[in-house]
Amino acid sequence: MPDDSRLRLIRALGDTLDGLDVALCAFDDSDCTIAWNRTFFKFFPEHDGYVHEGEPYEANLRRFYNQRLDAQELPNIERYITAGVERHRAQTRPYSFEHRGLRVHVSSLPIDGVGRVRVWRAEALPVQNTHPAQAAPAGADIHEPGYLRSPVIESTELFDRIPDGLMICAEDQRIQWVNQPFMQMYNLSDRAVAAGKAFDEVYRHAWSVEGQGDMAPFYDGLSILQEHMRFAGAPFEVPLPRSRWSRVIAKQGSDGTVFYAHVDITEFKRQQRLLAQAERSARDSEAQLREKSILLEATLENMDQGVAKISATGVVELCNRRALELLELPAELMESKPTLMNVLAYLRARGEFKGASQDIQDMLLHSSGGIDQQQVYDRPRPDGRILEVQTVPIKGGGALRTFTDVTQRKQAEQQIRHVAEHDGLTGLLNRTAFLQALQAAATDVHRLGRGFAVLYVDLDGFKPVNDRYGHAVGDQLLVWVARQLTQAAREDDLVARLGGDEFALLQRGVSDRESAYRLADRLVQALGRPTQIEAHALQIGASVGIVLSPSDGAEAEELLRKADSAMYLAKATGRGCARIYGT
Ligand SMILES: Nc1nc2c(ncn2[C@@H]2O[C@H](COP(=O)(O)OP(=O)(O)OP(=O)(O)O)[C@@H](O)[C@H]2O)c(=O)[nH]1
Repeated sequence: MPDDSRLRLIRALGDTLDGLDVALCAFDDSDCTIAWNRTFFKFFPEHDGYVHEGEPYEANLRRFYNQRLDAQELPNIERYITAGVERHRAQTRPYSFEHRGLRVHVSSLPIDGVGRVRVWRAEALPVQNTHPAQAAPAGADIHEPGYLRSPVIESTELFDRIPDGLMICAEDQRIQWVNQPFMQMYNLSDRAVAAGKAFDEVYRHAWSVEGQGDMAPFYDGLSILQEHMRFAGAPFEVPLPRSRWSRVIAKQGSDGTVFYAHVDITEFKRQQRLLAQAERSARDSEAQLREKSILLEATLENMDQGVAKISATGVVELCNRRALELLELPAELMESKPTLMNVLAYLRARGEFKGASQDIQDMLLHSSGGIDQQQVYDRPRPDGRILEVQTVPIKGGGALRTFTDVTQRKQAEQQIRHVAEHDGLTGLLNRTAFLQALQAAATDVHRLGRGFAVLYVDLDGFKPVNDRYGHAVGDQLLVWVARQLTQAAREDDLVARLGGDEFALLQRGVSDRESAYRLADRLVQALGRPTQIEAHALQIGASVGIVLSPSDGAEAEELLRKADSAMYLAKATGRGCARIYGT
């Protein structure tokens, strides 16, 4: 037994064929009856009331022959039945026979999943008699001669109700009849307009009524239509006005009649177009993506910055050529997609972080790559270069790390800072830098619990050197003074040239005046010693003013001013000596 959906299909086919006065009886693979239509009983009234589901074909034939054979022939019935069953199973070609005064044409079609469907129709009559208008009126007696003279349609109502267009053509391809949906599809106001015409004429008519603007689809459609109607046959698809489309499917009738179904596939075509567009744009964006990724890869490989991508699980997924160079990482290690922990362990074992601050070392020790905000730090490398390491979190986890060689930039910054903070002639701190250092020391006094002294040094008798030997000699003498001061000071003391022939010294860790005075006295002695510059024997002197912090103040400017005034007192009391502020 075929499945339910196939059975339903066969029954629907039977109903449709009823509309065409075609009888149907279907049998399963074991030749048992499974479906039949009303027309079947019109042709074979002997079965009416007897045929039933599951009835073997043999029983059907027996009834048929019982009705047909005369007394003389009846003894041969078993032979006829056996031959009939054989025929039924193997039948490939239609044949005709007379039955109850009619000439009937029978075809037997094997159908997959069903079995075999037999269809009978009365022999075709000349074309002019097949127009539905000439069909016999409904309810006419089937035994009346001429009733089945219309093989086409008894009632058009059924075909007007189906959603697809239907066009019935005679053997010469002239249209005999069209249904209502066909008329709508091809803009026909009257069925009679199509009768006797070829399909291409109807197609031209449809475009002449509605087609506007771009007529290219019409010419395309016309050539498709003509090609298929003349040579290739259906199915084919033609464009209609207002961007509609029709798919034409043909079904050959046994008498040369051809049934054409015209299915509106506008929506299907629209979907197809959208799909093609989507595919095209997907292809385009795929190509764009591919291009972008090639570009990105080339950029990554050729950029001056090292780049590494760390996944959410801490794996170094990407590491460009420059990163390998800057960190001197072996390519094989990075190709193995190691974790960041592994890479850091490798670098640590190689002594990479020895010069880095404790903060950086601690951070690297605990880094698995996961961060929630941007991080930047400078990492000194064992070879003296400095890398700026910047890490930015990636949406969805993981991080992107860049390595920039900032050695030159740092050196330039260092130079600028040095120039800004030092005296160009002697290389000592300048006044601004000294005041800053002084302020920092004053602020630290309480924290460290240690005071300091400031010694203000002004040369005695420097001007005459300039006047007598010139500025160049004076300059060299100033450099000599700077050296004397630096030698007299301790390593963590600061020496500065405040301007002209004025110098200052910050003496750290001093709480008593005597210590400061001793240093001042040493300076006076050192600077009072004769020296030789460019074969000139020179001798100058120095006057020194001393202040102590915190006892004399905690502000840099104030301390310097007080030291300056102490120095003036020293000058006033005969030069070549030191005076402590307030004494
Ligand atoms: N060669 C040289 N001379 C400088 C420089 N800056 C300032 N001077 C000179 O240093 C001298 C400072 O003047 P004074 O302080 O009167 O010189 P002094 O002879 O030591 O006088 P007293 O301080 O009163 O003992 C001036 O002649 C300035 O022109 C410098 O960079 N190079």
